[in-house]
Amino acid sequence: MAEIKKKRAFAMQKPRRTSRDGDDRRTDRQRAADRRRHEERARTGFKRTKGDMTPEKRMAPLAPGRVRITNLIVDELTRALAVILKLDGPADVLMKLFFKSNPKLGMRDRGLIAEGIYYTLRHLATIRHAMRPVPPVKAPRVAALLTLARQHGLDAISPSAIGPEEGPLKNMLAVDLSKAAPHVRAELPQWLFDLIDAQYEDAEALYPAMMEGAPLDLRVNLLKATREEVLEQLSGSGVTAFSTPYSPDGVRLPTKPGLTQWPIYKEGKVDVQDEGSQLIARLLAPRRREMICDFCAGAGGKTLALGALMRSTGSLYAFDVNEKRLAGMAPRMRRAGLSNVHPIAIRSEDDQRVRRLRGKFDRVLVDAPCTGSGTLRRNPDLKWRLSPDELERINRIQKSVLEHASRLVKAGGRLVYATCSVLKRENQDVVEAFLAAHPEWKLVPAAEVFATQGITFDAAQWERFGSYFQMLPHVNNTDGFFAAVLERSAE
Ligand SMILES: C[S@@+](CC[C@H](N)C(=O)[O-])C[C@H]1O[C@@H](n2cnc3c(N)ncnc32)[C@H](O)[C@@H]1O
Repeated sequence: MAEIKKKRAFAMQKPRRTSRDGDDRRTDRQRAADRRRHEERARTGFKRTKGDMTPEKRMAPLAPGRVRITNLIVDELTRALAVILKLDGPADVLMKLFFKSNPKLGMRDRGLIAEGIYYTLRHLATIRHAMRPVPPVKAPRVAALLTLARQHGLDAISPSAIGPEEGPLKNMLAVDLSKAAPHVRAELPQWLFDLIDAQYEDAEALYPAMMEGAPLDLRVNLLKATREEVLEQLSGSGVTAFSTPYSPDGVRLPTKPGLTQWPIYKEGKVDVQDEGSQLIARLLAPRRREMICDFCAGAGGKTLALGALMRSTGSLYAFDVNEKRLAGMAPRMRRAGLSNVHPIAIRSEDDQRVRRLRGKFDRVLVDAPCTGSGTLRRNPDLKWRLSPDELERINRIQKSVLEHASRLVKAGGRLVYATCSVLKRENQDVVEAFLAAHPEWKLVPAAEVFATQGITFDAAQWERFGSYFQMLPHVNNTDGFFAAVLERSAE
């Protein structure tokens, strides 16, 4: 219902057409030519054709000073922000709806608008501060102009788009942000800032890293390709890519081309997965022919990685309470060539089907629902949509899921508890409370597990980990991830 309302929100405000909106006036012949070009691109992946740009070049940030911000961009960014700044739904979903409602926008304009939306969400605290007393959601055009001026300079914006806002905009750009409160400078709500600040000695480095854009990480599906083959194929298509520093199956792309059209993606040789997430599958270290359970499988990101490590042997149960999300796994499994996965929708962590499998599994992964505070680079809206109450609620679920999932593990078996949160309260605190209540479980140092797989980190990283595993945006250029390896005693 909420989604339908949002669709309408975008549909009701038709984009204002300007003389620069060239796509609108395409003839049938031009349309057919465009369609052929798209089909050709889909067929050949991203092979370079004469006059065509590599996806990398297309998506590369525009050189400063070369960007012209047209009336259309200001209008459309305003339209998008008017809905997204209500913060009543995930920004990525709203953005998709927005661009769907706007099929005629050119690639370049889309890129600029998307960057504008992300910038606004990442820097909403200082934008609010500069716009005081007017909240940005009440003046989305001013928020859009301030964003674009901060990104590209006031001179880059068409004077007719700025109109009477020039004076106020200049004042807002002149606000001395170094005098703003620390949580405003960190672009965080006060409560989240307080938690992070109390936890990290190097929090000052973490804040800006959480505001950066994230690279695109791929996991090579070892059932279908090697990392070297994938790197070679990408390089042959003119795409820069390199091996991830820690994950043996990872490939990193500095830019984000339209991956789903690539043959290597369609053939299931790669999937999108942040390096930290790949390493969590490695921490579970599933072996061939074992009974493995991915308790919070979602759409199967980690399930697929686990299945590949098991070489599609044994049994891999994938549970989730979200049936719709779980259903998204089937096509991914087929593409990846996995036949050992059993997706099962459960009602709760205490479902009958869960109870029946008590003590049956060699290894269980609990990729727990969490605040996602480690993924703010990709989901900057999360920090504004979370609250201390929501953290409390999630915390209760995490403890209960860990408790119930642990019962599935056989004597001597292992469980990995993981989150994509940077908050101790969702991570170490949950594990420590569990261990205190369950003397039959012990913590296995993550370093030991990685060492058996030839995965190494430098001494400073080991020191930071302690017995746990933690990836952080400012240290590893990945999302924030946490994991603990737990082992049940043999009797
Ligand atoms: C962090 S996401 C999982 C992401 C997934 N493992 C991946 O790698 O793509 C957490 C998942 O936990 C699920 N979840 C929430 N409560 C649960 C519960 N009580 N039992 C099982 N799964 C639950 C959510 O539906 C969500 O899909």
